[in-house]
Amino acid sequence: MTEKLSETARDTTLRPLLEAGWSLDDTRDAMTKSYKFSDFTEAFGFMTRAAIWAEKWNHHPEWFNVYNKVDVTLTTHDVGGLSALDVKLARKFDLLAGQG
Ligand SMILES: C[C@H](O)[C@H](O)[C@H]1CNC2=NC(N)=NC(=O)C2=N1
Repeated sequence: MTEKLSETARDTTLRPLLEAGWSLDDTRDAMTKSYKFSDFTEAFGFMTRAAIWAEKWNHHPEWFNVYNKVDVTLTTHDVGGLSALDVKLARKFDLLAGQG
């Protein structure tokens, strides 16, 4: 069963992501990042690759795309906050975006 990140886990696992451009949402226990690609095709290609991993891991982003930008929000709805699944998916998304 997925659980919310513990305080210790938050300190250790979120810090590198925050340093890599992720931000904690100030309205709920979630994290966000805006990716900017060279054009729409690159942005949508990222979303396609990311969607495959989200489906594989049964953990899905909340995201918005306009032209070459993709805004991503990650949180675990089942636990009402950030879990290890969000950390795992964030790391994967950064790799897929060429930021890993
Ligand atoms: C039933 C299914 O396992 C759940 O709805 C999964 C699907 N994808 C999910 N994605 C996210 N972000 N949070 C969840 O709690 C979640 N739960």
